Amino acid sequence: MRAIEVENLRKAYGASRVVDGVSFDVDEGEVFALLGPNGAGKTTTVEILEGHRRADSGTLSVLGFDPASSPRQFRERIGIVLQEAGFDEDFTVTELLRLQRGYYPRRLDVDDLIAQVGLDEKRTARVKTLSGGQRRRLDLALGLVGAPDMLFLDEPTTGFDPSARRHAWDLVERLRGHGTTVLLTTHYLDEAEHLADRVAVMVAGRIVAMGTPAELTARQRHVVVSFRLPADAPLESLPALGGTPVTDGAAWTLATEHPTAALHALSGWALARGVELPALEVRRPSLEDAYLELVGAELAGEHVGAVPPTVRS
Ligand SMILES: Nc1ncnc2c1ncn2[C@@H]1O[C@H](COP(=O)(O)OP(=O)(O)OP(=O)(O)O)[C@@H](O)[C@H]1O
Repeated sequence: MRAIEVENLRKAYGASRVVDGVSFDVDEGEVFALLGPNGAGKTTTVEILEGHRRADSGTLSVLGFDPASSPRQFRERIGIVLQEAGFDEDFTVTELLRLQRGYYPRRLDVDDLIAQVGLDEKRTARVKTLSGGQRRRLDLALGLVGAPDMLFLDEPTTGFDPSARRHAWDLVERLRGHGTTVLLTTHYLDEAEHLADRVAVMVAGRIVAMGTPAELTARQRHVVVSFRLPADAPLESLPALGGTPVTDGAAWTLATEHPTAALHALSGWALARGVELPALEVRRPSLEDAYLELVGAELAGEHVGAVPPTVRS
């Protein structure tokens, strides 16, 4: 059964079409990620699905309900982790979770939950004394305390340290194991690649690509060759590599459909000069590479759309 069905959703603010004909489905138990640059319309879409905003037009169903009518039975079955949750900061972690738990008929054990999100040491700490990352962990626990069937995670791990992020990922994977449906927005492409069964890429209010992370990366015909240059070897001294390397400041990266020739030219050049190429690497494109190409082309007006939105029966 489908947990979410969205058809031709539209929302405008004045002349600005923020959500511009969005359609997608999410199966029960699926982890679905909405990706896209700042201002693409992800949060607006999610807030419509949560029942916090009204669409101008389109049809939608979440767990079989129309979120706009937002009946109590609907609200009891969803959990929401917002980017900026507003709550009374004088409560302790345990108090706030107990309070939130009281709103739901199905409830998780507060002590277990605190342990799962790694806030053991902060059980009795007032919320206002938590660090940014600890607050986000509390937000996650608040979204989960009502044992939701459908969890909305809006940038859930922003501000997490690397090990906290891994713990949050484990938690989401356990939820999936229990059949919880998760709608995730994130700017961390590795997070989407790790967690999501399918992703949709939104640009300027429209979904421009949708599929599994593997489907989105498979359309990339090139592979990525990356390396660092020795300090005394300028880029101009490199031979032709069959493409123009780009840099992030430290490493150079070349997207090429002919990695063998590029590597041959590169290593021949290094051997002839007697220099080492630190961090030389050849890899398949990641979801991030596919995303950057897709979004870059869309924003440049090329509308590649080579991966059409998946149509599923
Ligand atoms: N209440 C509002 N009134 C007018 N414009 C709004 C309102 N809410 C959002 N917008 C605009 O709608 C657009 C989409 O915003 P939205 O928050 O959905 O984007 P997003 O994809 O979630 O971005 P981010 O990645 O930065 O969170 C933005 O240009 C934003 O300024």
